[in-house]
Amino acid sequence: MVTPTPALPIISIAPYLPATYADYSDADRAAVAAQFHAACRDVGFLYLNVEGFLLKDDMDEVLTLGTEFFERPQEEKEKIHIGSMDGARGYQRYGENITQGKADHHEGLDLYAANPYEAVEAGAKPRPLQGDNQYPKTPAGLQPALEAWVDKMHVLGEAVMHAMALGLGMDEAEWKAFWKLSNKSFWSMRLIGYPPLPPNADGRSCGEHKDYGNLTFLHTDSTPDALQVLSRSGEWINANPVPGCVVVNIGAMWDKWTGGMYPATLHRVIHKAPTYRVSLPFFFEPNFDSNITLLDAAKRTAAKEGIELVPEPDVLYGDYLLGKVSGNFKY
Ligand SMILES: O=C(O)CCC(=O)C(=O)O
Ligand SMILES: [Fe+2]
Repeated sequence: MVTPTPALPIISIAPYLPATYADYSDADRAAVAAQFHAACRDVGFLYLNVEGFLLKDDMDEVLTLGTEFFERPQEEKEKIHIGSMDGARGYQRYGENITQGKADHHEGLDLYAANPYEAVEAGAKPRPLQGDNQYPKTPAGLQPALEAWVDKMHVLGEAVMHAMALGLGMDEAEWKAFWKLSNKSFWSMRLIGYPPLPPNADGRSCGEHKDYGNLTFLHTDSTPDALQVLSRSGEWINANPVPGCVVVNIGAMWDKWTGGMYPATLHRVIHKAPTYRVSLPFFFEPNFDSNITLLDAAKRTAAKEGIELVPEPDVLYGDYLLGKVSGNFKY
């Protein structure tokens, strides 16, 4: 059973954004931090109201240009295939991405932060992620629109991380130290195109999964009844698009930082409507070399709220990422 109405909280991030920070008081920020704490602890998904920060025209344009790219001839898209780079950066054809052993019914363009390794030597085979992003040449406006989006998402990333840190009970000094773990975020971004899921398809439009890193900011077109999130009570809930908002979900690193107090939530896409759906998830992640370990603030808050934490072994984010995505590195 899928619950039709989104039962997800809506939180306004304006009090934490640089351009509007001074318009709000510390009490306003504390109220927003408390909303984040409740949403992350109890739901794992939320709508972030970004009105005034992301303009509707820009939000529409990046998806329109993305749709135009997916409409280009297949051989043109293949010119920037991930196999011609490092097996990670570039175009993935329909059905190529695998989740839980089954092909996802989408095509996509994958982008990452700059190569975290030394440059590839001439003639050598690149390591996974040891390459440069491959942008489509047509439509010409797509690359600048995606690059502008990445810049905006970094601003949003710092604002949301700040609000979450305070919500978890950090003071400003602790937040400053904590931010150093994500201040050179090894971000990634995926432009995804979903044709309608064939009626007898094996697998989903995008199989159920948790995201790897800190946070995901998901921007989609207006198609309803596609993205579903698993509620804590075990029901799939439709997370339909809300104008002026992006969907935020918690990734595996916040789960680890909080010993499971902020669990990464399962989600999936089942897109059956007869339209072509486009989405643009941006993954705001820790730095490639950050060590992820249970936070003191999580221990304090858990003790105060009577929550039992389940600490996990420390992990270097880059190692974790490579382990998770290695299934895609087959070139
Ligand atoms: O397309 C969507 O709505 C979600 C995609 C997603 O969950 C992902 O790429 O991690
Ligand atoms: Fe996801």
